[in-house]
Amino acid sequence: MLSSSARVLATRYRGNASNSWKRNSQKAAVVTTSSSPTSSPVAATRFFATLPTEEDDAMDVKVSPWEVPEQVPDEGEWEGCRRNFMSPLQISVRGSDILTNPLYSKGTAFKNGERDRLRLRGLLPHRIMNIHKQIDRFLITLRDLDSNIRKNIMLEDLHDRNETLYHRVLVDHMEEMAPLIYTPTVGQACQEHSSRFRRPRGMYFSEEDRGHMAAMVYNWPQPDVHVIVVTDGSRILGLGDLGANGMGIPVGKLSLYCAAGGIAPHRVLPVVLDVGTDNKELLEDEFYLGAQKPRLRGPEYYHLVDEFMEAVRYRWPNVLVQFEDFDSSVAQRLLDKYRNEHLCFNDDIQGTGATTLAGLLGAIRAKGEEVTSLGDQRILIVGAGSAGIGIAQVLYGAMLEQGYTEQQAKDSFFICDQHGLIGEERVGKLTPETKPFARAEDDGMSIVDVAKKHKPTIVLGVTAVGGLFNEEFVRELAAGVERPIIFPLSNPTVKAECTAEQAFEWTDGKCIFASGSPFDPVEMVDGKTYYTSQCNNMYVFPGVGLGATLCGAKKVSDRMLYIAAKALAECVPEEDLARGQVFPHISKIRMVSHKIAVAVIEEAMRDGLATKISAEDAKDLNEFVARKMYYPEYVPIVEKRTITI
Ligand SMILES: NC(=O)C1=CN([C@@H]2O[C@H](COP(=O)(O)OP(=O)(O)OC[C@H]3O[C@@H](n4cnc5c(N)ncnc54)[C@H](OP(=O)(O)O)[C@@H]3O)[C@@H](O)[C@H]2O)C=CC1
Ligand SMILES: CC(=O)C(=O)O
Ligand SMILES: [Mg+2]
Repeated sequence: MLSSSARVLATRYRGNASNSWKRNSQKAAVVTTSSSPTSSPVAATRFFATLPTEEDDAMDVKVSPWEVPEQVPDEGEWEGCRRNFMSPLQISVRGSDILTNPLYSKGTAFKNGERDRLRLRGLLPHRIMNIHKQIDRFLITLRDLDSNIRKNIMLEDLHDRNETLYHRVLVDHMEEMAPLIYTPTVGQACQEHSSRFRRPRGMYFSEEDRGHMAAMVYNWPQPDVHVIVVTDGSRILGLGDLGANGMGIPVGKLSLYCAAGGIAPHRVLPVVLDVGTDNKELLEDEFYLGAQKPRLRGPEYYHLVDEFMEAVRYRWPNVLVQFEDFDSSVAQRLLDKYRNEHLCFNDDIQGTGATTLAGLLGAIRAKGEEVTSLGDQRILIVGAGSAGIGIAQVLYGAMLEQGYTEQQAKDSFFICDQHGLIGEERVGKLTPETKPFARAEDDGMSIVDVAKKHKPTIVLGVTAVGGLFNEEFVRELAAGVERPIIFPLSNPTVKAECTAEQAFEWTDGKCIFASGSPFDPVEMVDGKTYYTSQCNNMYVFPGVGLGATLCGAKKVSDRMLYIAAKALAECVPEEDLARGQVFPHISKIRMVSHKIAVAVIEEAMRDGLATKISAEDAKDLNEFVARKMYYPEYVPIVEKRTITI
């Protein structure tokens, strides 16, 4: 039980919330694949005849978008800048087909010139609202709702109606919206997916589709997909096997790809491999929408994944595939199978590892120690699944980079699973990835005894067991070291190994705390406020995906993830570290993704893995990446015409 000495601040800490990380070009939003109609002088005349009228411009565009040249700011001045030129979006559909297409619709923001041009006159109410007014109105209704799941539903309804407005709400209000479209609320949204189903989003591939997948991918309406997030629903957050209900995870991750990573919404595809479920409740649920049969296993399962991978690469040869929330019984094997031949990575293994490394570098700095002292830390990882072993591998690699020997690096780790500390006695039963971390002694030792005997400086929770870090354990940690670093990383919030209040209370406010799902800062009886951070792979995957796709990387290398972690760690200002915050404020996530993407491209170029960076682009990668990042903003829409002269 919690004493009353700790209570959550009523108002969430906002930090230096700046919403002004703007993209500098709208080019990525152009859905057409046709060549520019301005390519001949005659065509150009006709094309410009369809440009917005003065009346359009007068509505809310302060400077005519057509006259101002692109202005590229100096490095360091990206924030707040924005290019005034907006390429028009050329589309073939007209009238109500525009209003019902979420990629094109602006709702009430269509101006009069556009309403005429696109045959929308009479289909919309009289009053024209610009995007800012639309956001204000949306937020009033959203904030009036009494539960996060209702807010999630309202946001997803908007997602289905108007992608630009949806993503702009996310970009401008990331701190408020991320917990609604992502962890923790997305966990509940997945659990209730079948009963609340309204309209499909993404693609499903099942056993019945074997032999058809290469054709099926052509059912997806967008010609140029850059990023796929795929799950088989076998381990959704810490909620276990949710089968096809897991679709909310790829959808939520891809919303972050767009809003936080600057990938345009028409370039992302969420996928569920619906291979059945072993969740008894779902097998008996009359409304469950997935395949109601036990999970496909063994060679048949791997053949199905193989066919899927071949199919998506056949249609989109350069697509990045992010594996998400696959059970650890298959996750590493799939990664090993595809990592060198497809552009892909496993977010739970590699993304989480990189994110945690960044958070630990920050925490070590916050303690006033050298960041290069990673191998001198005593790191207790509780949970030896995808996330736990993924983190250990990335930290181990970072220690070698810092100059520690393999043995010194291995000696830093204490890894526990359900049976306690993993020791050499059970080496025969361990996976090849876990084996190197087995301790020579103390096999099966409880986490409390590990804390007593080995006095870890760092504790990471990746067990999906809510409350596992109990008072006895946390007090033992605090007794062992001056300032323990405690990261309960399991999601959603109910699965966190301890809460922020518990961690601060049981360590007398001395710990550095970061969690997988967000926690509010805590005010203790002494009146002091203790700050929290969110350690979630959302800080890494959008930037890695952006960088890898922009440079046409042949693969995602381990070093790219290491570089991404370092870039992320560098984004934390000293004043945040001083109050124990070891990740950048969430409102800065676009800036973080930009920086990671640049670092990933540089690494890809160094390693000969980049296939798409021209000499011109390479001159200024900051500018190149910023220019390519999607920013959700209404652009003028024009008819796509076939002109024969
Ligand atoms: N913050 C973030 O960015 C991320 C967080 N996560 C979270 O991490 C959690 C785990 O994910 P993942 O690694 O894929 O899951 P897995 O199921 O692969 O691994 C869970 C591990 O926890 C161990 N475990 C279970 N109960 C206990 C216990 N009582 N004491 C010690 N160890 C225990 C299991 O042991 P055994 O093998 O013996 O069963 C297993 O090794 C999830 O909640 C997920 O949401 C995941 C990715 C990213
Ligand atoms: C964050 C994440 O990827 C997970 O909890 O699985
Ligand atoms: Mg995950």
